[in-house]
Amino acid sequence: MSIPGLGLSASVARTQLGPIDIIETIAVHELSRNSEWRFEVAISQSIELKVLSGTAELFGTELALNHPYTFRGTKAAIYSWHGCRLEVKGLCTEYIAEETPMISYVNAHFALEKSRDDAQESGGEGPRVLVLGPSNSGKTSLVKLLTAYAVRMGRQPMIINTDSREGLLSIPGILTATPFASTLDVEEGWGSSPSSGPSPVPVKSPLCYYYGLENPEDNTRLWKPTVSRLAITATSRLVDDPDVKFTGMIIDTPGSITSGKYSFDLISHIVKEFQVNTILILGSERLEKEMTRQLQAYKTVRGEEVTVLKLDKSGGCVDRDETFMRATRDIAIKEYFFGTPSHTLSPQTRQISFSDLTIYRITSPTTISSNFLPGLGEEETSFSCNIYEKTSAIDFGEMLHSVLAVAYARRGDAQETVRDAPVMGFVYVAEVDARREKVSLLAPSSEDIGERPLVWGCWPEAVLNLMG
Ligand SMILES: Nc1ncnc2c1ncn2[C@@H]1O[C@H](COP(=O)(O)OP(=O)(O)OP(=O)(O)O)[C@@H](O)[C@H]1O
Repeated sequence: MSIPGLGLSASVARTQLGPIDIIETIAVHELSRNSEWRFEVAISQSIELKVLSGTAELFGTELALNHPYTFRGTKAAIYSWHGCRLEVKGLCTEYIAEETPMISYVNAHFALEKSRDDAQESGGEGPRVLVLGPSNSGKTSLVKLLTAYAVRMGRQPMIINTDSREGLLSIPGILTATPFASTLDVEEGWGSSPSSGPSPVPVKSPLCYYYGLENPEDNTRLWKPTVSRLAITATSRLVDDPDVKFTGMIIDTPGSITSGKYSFDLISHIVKEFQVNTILILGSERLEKEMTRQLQAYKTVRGEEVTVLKLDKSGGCVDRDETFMRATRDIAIKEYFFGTPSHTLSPQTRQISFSDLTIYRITSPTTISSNFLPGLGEEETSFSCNIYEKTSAIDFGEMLHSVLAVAYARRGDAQETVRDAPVMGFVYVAEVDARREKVSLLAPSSEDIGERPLVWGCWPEAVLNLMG
């Protein structure tokens, strides 16, 4: 887990992660070619896995032989193209599956490689791929796999996360754009960012923008400009870096945008802002037909048509219930401030007067334009009301145990400037003293944040006392 940081350095401190049960049972599994070992490890448990022989990969990232990998609170699969032997220490739910959609996924990868080669030859841009599908259809797993395969070919894909429910190299609530030049960390999911300190896998630097709500539909007036800002930043990075430009982008999305009354408006916004030319749809024929129909007359600004391709959902995809997701979010937040068991951090708490802080609260109900297509170019009109509500001392009690984003902006900046500013890091409201009008903020470094505006959303939700 990792995040944008406040320039913190690694050092020794306590961690507050919950206890882990390590149960010493050892099993050896033989995987035949083109099969996968699917496993689920509970949040409170951990397993250690080694590849004893053969070749094995986790969502496209190859595992080293005889290296112990630790998984906790994980639902995933180890796939083998040529067969392998796995040693597993600890307890998990597991089975081996012979039927997987891996051949179609790798074919999708080679089709993207072909467009990347063409881009390199012509000096153009690589494919801009949007991954769509209902919740838990395997979108993020497919994005990881395509990223890992691209990196293994020496490419540098720009990975975009528009799903604030789950962070990508960040705590939830953030939309990110990250160029990937090095291998993914199979234990951490995506890998680590600079704030995570020393790491066996090179760190990645996500560009982060705060949305602060769970679903795009919660406030489309904020989500859409945040996506637009992300697209501008990602596109300009593409222009600056030929390796990223030839490789292109892969965009992960929240499952909720494939249904509901705002669905096509939100999808069309991403298509337009990122100039998407390829859409991969997981497991929904209805969505494939609908997108093909809606986009048949549409062309990107470069005159490209959009290719819509349906891929099968893996039978291994599992639904993650709210308790599991909540626990995952809490761990992400704890790790942001305190580090992991193998790499602890030293966060600092500072008491600051209310009057020395500018805190904006995310409010505003959703409003949305009604058109999807042919109005891909259709925009919402400008808004007269505020983007945020300025917080006063009477709201501070409610803020206890919330996580606030620190914007790369100045206190006097206009709300649009704050909204469009990248996120510098996060602080946690450890204590509120209403009588003395002071608040204690936990931050991963001692950097002065008094000059920066803070933004208070409701996602991720307030966590239980981190300091207890
Ligand atoms: N082949 C597989 N075997 C076992 N588990 C898998 C497999 N593919 C995906 N999973 C797991 O299923 C869960 C859902 O997959 P994933 O997160 O990729 O779906 P998603 O569509 O991105 O979900 P969401 O809509 O919530 O963002 C994850 O825990 C993932 O690790």
